[in-house]
Amino acid sequence: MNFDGFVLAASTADLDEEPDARDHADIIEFRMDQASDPLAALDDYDGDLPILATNRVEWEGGDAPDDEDRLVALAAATEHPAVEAIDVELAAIVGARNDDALWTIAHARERDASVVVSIHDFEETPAREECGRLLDQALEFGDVAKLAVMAESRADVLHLLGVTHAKTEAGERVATMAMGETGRHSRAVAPLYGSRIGYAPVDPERATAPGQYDLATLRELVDALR
Ligand SMILES: O=C1C[C@@](O)(C(=O)O)C[C@@H](O)[C@@H]1O
Repeated sequence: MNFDGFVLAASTADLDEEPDARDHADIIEFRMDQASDPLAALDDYDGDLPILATNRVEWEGGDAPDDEDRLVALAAATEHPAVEAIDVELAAIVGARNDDALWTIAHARERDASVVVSIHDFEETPAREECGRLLDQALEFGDVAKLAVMAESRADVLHLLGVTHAKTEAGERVATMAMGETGRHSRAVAPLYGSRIGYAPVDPERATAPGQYDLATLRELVDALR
């Protein structure tokens, strides 16, 4: 998966849901951190959609404890042919376990899996310059830099879209979204400004972030605005 164009990711912890996502999504975001035996589920996977594997750590909104096993499991996921991309948090790459995170990225690249380097701010939208700086830092390590922020105002969304547009014009691959109700429309609009990935839950009852649309709705909105 090269993320040359917009990719709609259907998020789930249950790969058996793939048939429900097939009509609308381009890829499955497999939330390994929310699955009971994620590597066994990958072994059994026989769906059509490729997989973006995410094993989100606790301090970045996920369920996975911050131990070495988390990144080892993520690296092991790239050994499955359906796994075409992984998500690694920028904070892990520059944090205490940076060796493990860099090793995981190297392992993914050896298997031709793309790397999404992600940043989440569940509290606020950082200033525009800071959003740009974070994306630049993530681009040093990933094929796509992803920034999900909490929007408190329409102005927050505007500056996130502005950064998205500027990075895209500069030839960079970024994915951006504003979380929460105020920022919800960004999920439909950011692709127009170059955002390469959108996320929606396969099961609308199990959103993986605040403000997500259901999968069919996000597909319809993105296609209608294209
Ligand atoms: O990082 C992201 C983006 C996301 O947080 C969102 O806001 O849609 C949803 C997560 O499942 C995914 O891993």
